[in-house]
Order: sequence, then structure tokens, then C-alpha cells
Amino acid sequence: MSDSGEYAPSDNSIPDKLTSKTSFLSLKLYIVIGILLLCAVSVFVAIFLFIRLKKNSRNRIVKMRVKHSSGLIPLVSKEIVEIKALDRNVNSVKAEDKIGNKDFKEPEEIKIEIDEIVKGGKGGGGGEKSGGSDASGGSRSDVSVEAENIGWGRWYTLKELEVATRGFAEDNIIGEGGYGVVYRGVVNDGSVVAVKNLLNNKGQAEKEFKVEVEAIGKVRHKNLVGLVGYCAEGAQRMLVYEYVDNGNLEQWLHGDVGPVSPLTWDIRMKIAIGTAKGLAYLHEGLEPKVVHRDVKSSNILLDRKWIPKVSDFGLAKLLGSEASYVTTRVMGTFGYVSPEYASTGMLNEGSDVYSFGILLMEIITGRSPIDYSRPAGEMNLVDWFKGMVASRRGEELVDPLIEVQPSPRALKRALLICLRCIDLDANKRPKMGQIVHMLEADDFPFRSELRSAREKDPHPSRADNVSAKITYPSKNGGDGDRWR
Ligand SMILES: Nc1ncnc2c1ncn2[C@@H]1O[C@H](COP(=O)(O)OP(=O)(O)OP(=O)(O)O)[C@@H](O)[C@H]1O
Repeated sequence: MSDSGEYAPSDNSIPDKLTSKTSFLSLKLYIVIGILLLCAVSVFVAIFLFIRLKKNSRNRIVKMRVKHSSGLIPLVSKEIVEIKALDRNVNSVKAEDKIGNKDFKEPEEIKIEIDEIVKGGKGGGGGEKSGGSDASGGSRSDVSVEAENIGWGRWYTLKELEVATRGFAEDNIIGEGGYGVVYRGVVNDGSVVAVKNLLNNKGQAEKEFKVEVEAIGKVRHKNLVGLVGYCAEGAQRMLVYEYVDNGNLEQWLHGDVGPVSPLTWDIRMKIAIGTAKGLAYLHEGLEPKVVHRDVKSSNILLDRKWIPKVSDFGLAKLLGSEASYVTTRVMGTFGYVSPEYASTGMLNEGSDVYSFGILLMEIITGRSPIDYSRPAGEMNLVDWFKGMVASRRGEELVDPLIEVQPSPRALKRALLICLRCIDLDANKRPKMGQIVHMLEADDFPFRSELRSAREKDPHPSRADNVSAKITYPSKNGGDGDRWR
């Protein structure tokens, strides 16, 4: 204020100060303040983002840990690739056989029968009807309805499964596959189950759910993971399986198991035989037959006695007994899919046989079907395997983590079975039932040895003659015991 009482701005008024130049690059004060404010905001945003990112990654790690909560089951990273393209280019098949060895068959022309009729989902819809629930998309909204016995298993209420999994707690997550999260649960009769909470989209997951429930519900076999029930309420679709408590084969083959694998040669062959029996039952013991379509090591669950149980029938489709069919969408896992299925979508049990051949190679070698971390010539298991057999280096194929080597004849037999399974001509591949016998025949002496034994002993024991006796199952509509 001036003496006269009038307002006279002093030299040091705030606006003047703001517009005065500072020593910092001769910028005016308000600009410097602006820059400082901007810096402070940026730092704040950066810190906020950093904290959020850290929290997310911690969550992910926690989830990874609970995946295999027993701690005894080795962890592996998985690469699941769904092949969607219906690539009809047979060149990809020709490229398959690159080694040019005369011992191996030249790829043959693949005839695409476009007129083949798609025959999926022919199960008759018995499963959910007998339970009085509507698994086909119509919702079973009455949560209070008691769980029902549906002949082959049970219809579970959502509430029951919520209780069983303690509210679908993260701690109970066993793992996550392409079709949803799998939880460990204890249902009210005290039994432990695996609850597969299917993704809730209206498309594939629901379709697969119907297929699984209708086709697989009644299938019972020692080497197949049993479906013990399901839940269909509102948009929720869940499958309840028997719980298999020793992880899956992929984890034991490719996880960190130390310098010596607990999977000895004999255990590996036992796993291969059990898996083959499970698949043989699907192909040859059921009418209509079931093609698995996604045979791979992560779908082979193991119990504490190393008994294998083939899981994940989400991709299975029912087939008419004589028919093969063309699907509009090729599904399966990269590295295991047969060339004809990948290139034409033609599907029959021969595709499973091919995948089983790859699985057997994986069991023998301990190597993944595709492994980009290996040298160029070894990335593709099939190519490397064929090359090694062709150059008579079969012994080098055996997983170095196997301590006690197999006998040369046991190894030779297993290698030959692999090669027969991946024959490019699907018609020449053996049936799963034959593979069971070929693998089991390894327990018995070869003919030449039998002959020399007979010469020594004219009255051989019964066991010596078993190898000559090969019986095949009749299609009797589901006698699982035949294959046990
Ligand atoms: N019945 C079961 N008992 C114990 N563990 C199971 C059972 N079913 C699945 N799992 C485990 O849950 C995890 C997810 O299985 P899921 O079958 O959903 O997917 P995946 O086989 O890993 O992949 P994909 O969906 O491509 O087949 C795997 O680690 C599997 O071993």
C-alpha cells in the first residue's frame, strides 16, 4: 500500500517473480516450476506402474508355484500350439521325410476325401438326460437341487464344487490347460477329485464339454482318467475327474529331476504299454470308437506306482465304426500331429497312432518333439531320430538320464515300433492293440532264443509260448477288463 492508501504493486510482487528470469537456462520461474511439476508427476506415475507390475508378476509366480503344490513333481514350461489352419498343401508332408534313406518309405500322395461326412457328437445324448440336467447349454439354474446320480457318475451342484475346492481357491489350482483351470478338490464323500473349470465361451469349450460328458462319462479303464461327474449351472461348465496324484509324464521327462531320472527303462516301457492299452480301448474296445486327437506327454497322468492314465478327452470326437472324417478345424499339439491330419484335417485313429509314436520317441529319448534350444539337426525329434536309426546309432538315442541301459533287443524293438507308428502311410501304421502286443512281447524271448531253448528242453513251460499267442479284442461295447 502507498502512503495515500492506494495499492501500488511492489517490485517483488508474485506475478513479477513468476515472470522473472531464473539462473536455470535463463528460463522464467513459472516455466521452471512447470518443468519441475511435470517431472514430479512422471516420477509418481513411473513408481505407480512399477509397483503394479511387480505385484502382477508376484501373483503369476504364486500361481506357478501352486500349480504343482506337492513339490515332488518337477516343473516344466509348456508350449501348447493349436493348429488352426486347414492347410491342404501336401508339400508339408513331403518335407517330413528329409533324410532320403532307402530304409524309410517315400511319402505317398495323400488323397483328400472332401466328401467325407463330419460325424461328430453322435453319443446319443444319454449322459445328461439320465441325470435330468441340461448340459447342452440350457442352464440348470436351480442351485438347491441335490446332486444326482447319473448312472456313470454324478451331477454336481456348483455349490458342492465350491465347497470341494474351498471356493476355487488359488491354493487348489493344479494347473491350467487350453480349456480352463484345473482345481484339486475333496467332494463330500471324502474322495479327491480334479475339477476342470471350462472356459465360459459359447463356442468350443461348451461343445467339448458336451462331447466329453456324453462320450467319455461311461468309459472306465485303468489307463484312462475317469470322469466322475460334471456340473452345468448357468454359464458354468465343469468336469469332475478322478484325481491322479503324481503329475504328468511331461513333467517327469522334461522337468528338473536331477542327474538320474526316476523313470527307468522298465518304468518307461510300463508307461508306454499302459498308455497304449488306454488308447487301444478307446479305438478298439468301444463302439463307436473314440479318437483322442491330442495324445501327448502332458496328457499322460501318472499315479504313485507310475501307472499311466490318459487324460483330456476334450478333443475327442465320436466316430462311426468304419468312417474317418474331415474336421473343419485341425486341433492338436505342435510336434505330435500326424502329417495327414495337419495337412488335410482327415482324422481317424491312425492320427493317434502317429502321436503315440512321437510320444514313444519322447519316452525313449527324454527329448521334446520340437526343441528349439538344440542344434539345427536335432530340433525336430522325428528327423533326428530317423537319422540316428539309419546310421545305426540307436544306443545314442536313449535318454542320458536313464542309468541302466536297456538290452539291445529291447531298445531295437522300441525303436522299430516308433518308426512303424509314424509311417507316412497311415494305413500301414499298426493298430493300438497290435502296439500293446508288440511292446509287451519284449518281456518274452525272441523266436531264435525260443528255438534254442526248445532244443535244450523239449517240454517248454507255458510262459515260453505266450509270445506266439496274439489275441485281439472284439468290439463288445466296452469291456475295459480285456485291456487291463
Ligand atoms: N485328473 C487329474 N488329476 C490330477 N491332475 C490333473 C488332472 N487333470 C489334469 N491335471 C493337471 O492339470 C493341469 C492342466 O491340465 P489340462 O488337461 O487342463 O491341460 P494340459 O493337458 O496341460 O493342456 P491341454 O489343455 O492343451 O491339453 C496339468 O498339469 C495336468 O497334469
